[in-house]
Amino acid sequence: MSHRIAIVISRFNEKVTSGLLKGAQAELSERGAPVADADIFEVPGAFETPLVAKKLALSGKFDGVVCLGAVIKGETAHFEYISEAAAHGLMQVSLETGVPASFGILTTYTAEQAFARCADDSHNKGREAAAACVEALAALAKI
Ligand SMILES: Nc1c(NC[C@H](O)[C@H](O)[C@H](O)CO)[nH]c(=O)[nH]c1=O
Ligand SMILES: CC(=O)[C@@H](O)COP(=O)(O)O
Repeated sequence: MSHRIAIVISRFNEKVTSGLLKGAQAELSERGAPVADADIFEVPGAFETPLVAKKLALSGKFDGVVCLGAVIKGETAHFEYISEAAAHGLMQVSLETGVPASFGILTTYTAEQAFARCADDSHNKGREAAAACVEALAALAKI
């Protein structure tokens, strides 16, 4: 069954998130759910992903939302607050709307860790988030 999936992508750390996007798009195409450019929505940072994901989930136009971002620790506690807000916010979107909003937001301590998770290989977390969205839809369809 083909699903209509939207992607929400953060521009912050764009060199990393662009790799996540490529992984997610490849995974969704391989699973028969290719994403049109018009269904890719950019936000400034991970903190903004839940708001746009919820609007998409409530629109009735999409079966699932894949959310991509990269939060990389800096000098302050900002990393913790953004990471938790994005994780909690996206979980709330899924639970409140019934539309899976998968968590493809890297939360790494170093840039090296982030780049190791956005390359064109099996470690790509964009692929993982895309797969999780499709597989959550399959589970929901059985209920
Ligand atoms: N430092 C990172 C951010 N910061 C920006 C926030 O996500 C948000 O856009 C801002 O606080 C305004 O509301 N975002 C990331 O995605 N990754 C980071 O490493
Ligand atoms: C995670 C972030 O907010 C990133 O911009 C690092 O910021 P800071 O060095 O101010 O903690």
